Amino acid sequence: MFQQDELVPPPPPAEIQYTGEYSVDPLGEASFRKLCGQVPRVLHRIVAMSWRIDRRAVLLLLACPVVTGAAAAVLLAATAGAMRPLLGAGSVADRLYEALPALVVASAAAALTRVAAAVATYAERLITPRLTTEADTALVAAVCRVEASAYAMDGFSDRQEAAEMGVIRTHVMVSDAQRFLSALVRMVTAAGALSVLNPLLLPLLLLAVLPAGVGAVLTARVDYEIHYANIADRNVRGMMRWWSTNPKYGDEVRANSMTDYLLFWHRSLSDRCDRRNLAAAPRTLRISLVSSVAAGAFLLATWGALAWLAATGQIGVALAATAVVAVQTTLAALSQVILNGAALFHTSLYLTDMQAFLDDAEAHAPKRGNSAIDRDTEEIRLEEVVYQYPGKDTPAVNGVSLNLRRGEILAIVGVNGSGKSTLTRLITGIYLADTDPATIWRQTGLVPQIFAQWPLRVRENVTLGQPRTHDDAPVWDAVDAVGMREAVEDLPAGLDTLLAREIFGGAELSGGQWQRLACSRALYRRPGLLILDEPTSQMDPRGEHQIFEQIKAIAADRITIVITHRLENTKIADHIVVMEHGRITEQGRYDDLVHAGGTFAELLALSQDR
Ligand SMILES: Nc1ncnc2c1ncn2[C@@H]1O[C@H](COP(=O)(O)OP(=O)(O)OP(=O)(O)O)[C@@H](O)[C@H]1O
Repeated sequence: MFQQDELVPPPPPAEIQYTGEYSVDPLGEASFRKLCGQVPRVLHRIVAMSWRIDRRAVLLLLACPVVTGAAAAVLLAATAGAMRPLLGAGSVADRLYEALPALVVASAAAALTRVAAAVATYAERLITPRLTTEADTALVAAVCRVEASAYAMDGFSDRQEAAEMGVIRTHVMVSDAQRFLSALVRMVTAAGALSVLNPLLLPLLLLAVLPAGVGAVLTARVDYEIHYANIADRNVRGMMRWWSTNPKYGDEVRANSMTDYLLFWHRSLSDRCDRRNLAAAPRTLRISLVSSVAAGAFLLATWGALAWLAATGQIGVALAATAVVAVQTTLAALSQVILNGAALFHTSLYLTDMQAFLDDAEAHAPKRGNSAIDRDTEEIRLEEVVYQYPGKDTPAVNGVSLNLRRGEILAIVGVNGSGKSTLTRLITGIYLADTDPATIWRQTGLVPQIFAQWPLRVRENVTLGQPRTHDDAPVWDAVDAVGMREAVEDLPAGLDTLLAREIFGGAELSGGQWQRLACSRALYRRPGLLILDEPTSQMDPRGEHQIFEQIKAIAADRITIVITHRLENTKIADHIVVMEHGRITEQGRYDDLVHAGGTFAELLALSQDR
């Protein structure tokens, strides 16, 4: 893949050795018996999940196996009834005539089995799409609702990736459960009939399918083990795939000749996953071979026993013929029980991951108390605030005290990594507060340093989070406030234009225009607390001037915080704080700080030294 003149291949992607709290392989801890015991629990969970979606379809689904079982019993009894005359004495026509009623009943039972199977498939189709949607929505909601700090938790995204597999598995789990139940009922019926014919045949038959069952469960274990080992690589590959193929980054990828390396990266991760899969192939082959040989030997013994019983006259020819049908039916049903049981077991592993993730996400949803913040907050006071990110040795914010008053503009400046953004996150209550965060967020407007470019229409890009009215006038006010009217009017459908170049009919904005839109979103909210983190970093001087004029014009009604590296912009602030290593090291008004000879003066001098 690399050009020939590049002799040294690039280093491969880092191997992620995940050793966190959640790195325990659930299979390593569960015994074979314990795992088999999970099947009833999984069935119960599937029924409960489906019940919430469509009770009638569930009842239909549960009724079908009963019908199938009854039909199988009738079929066997009718077969036995037909065998006696068919294998008896007399002309062929007489024997057929005598067997006719039993043959009609057998045909009707067979037809009923088919109808039950068709109805079961119909019921399953009523449930599955909605079940998948429910599971998918629950997962997305869980991730969106956790405390933002949960994203920094050990292995959060890997466990999310594992949970995604549970969602994918919902596509097949209802049909697996339905097939399992129906095969189980058929098996019990046929096995009952077989025991009546001769008690010796059933244990032999059970022995014949048991190896296949053990083989199927062991294979499912191997599959899950590989899935588990591949999670981290698949997760990284998925992220890299998104970044590599996203048209937004297409220019950067091409102009910096990243394509080859990104493809190499993608290929290396895929190869790594493939190697694990390939290494498992001989194991699954061994499992299949051993279980097939054992199953074949036991099956041979079953047929041998049947032949011996017939040869020694212990059962009649008619009974022996019925026993052949019963053995075939039981065998087919048993194999289905085993195969679908293994599939359910397989599903249970992924569902357990999904449930564990959902439970964990629920535990990390904001539960901070019910006190609400009044609208039009007059003052926010911070006293010796400290915040340390998980896994970090030093606090990002370290002993900060501040008074923010309504009507005032606070500017925060400082070098990269000094804790400015973290401080604003604390203030918006994203990370800390004893208050219901929704009541805080309702009053805040935030323009983050890295903002989302939503693939929505212009209108929703402005109103997202707060669609107040069907009236476009306030939307245009917000658009005007950031100087975007002309640009929006030039778009093919004005406010209705979809801002996603990738989608047919979509349009694209420039970086600065996107940033103006992010500002208009915050202004549209008319928040009591307005936080702008480098809000004009991509704007031309005219846009920047307009935004800061706007901030000044609306400052009287709110608490405003601006983070900026362009120190000239801090002239609009009533108070400026300079942060270093998480602490406030200087503060005052612009003119004071310019002459104070500290970090502010130094940074300002550097910005003017060209
Ligand atoms: N989500 C996070 N998880 C862990 N550490 C973080 C996270 N966000 C920031 N940090 C760390 O916290 C410290 C302060 O970061 P912060 O983003 O608050 O700095 P900043 O002053 O806003 O920097 P910049 O000027 O580059 O925007 C840095 O050391 C950074 O590595």
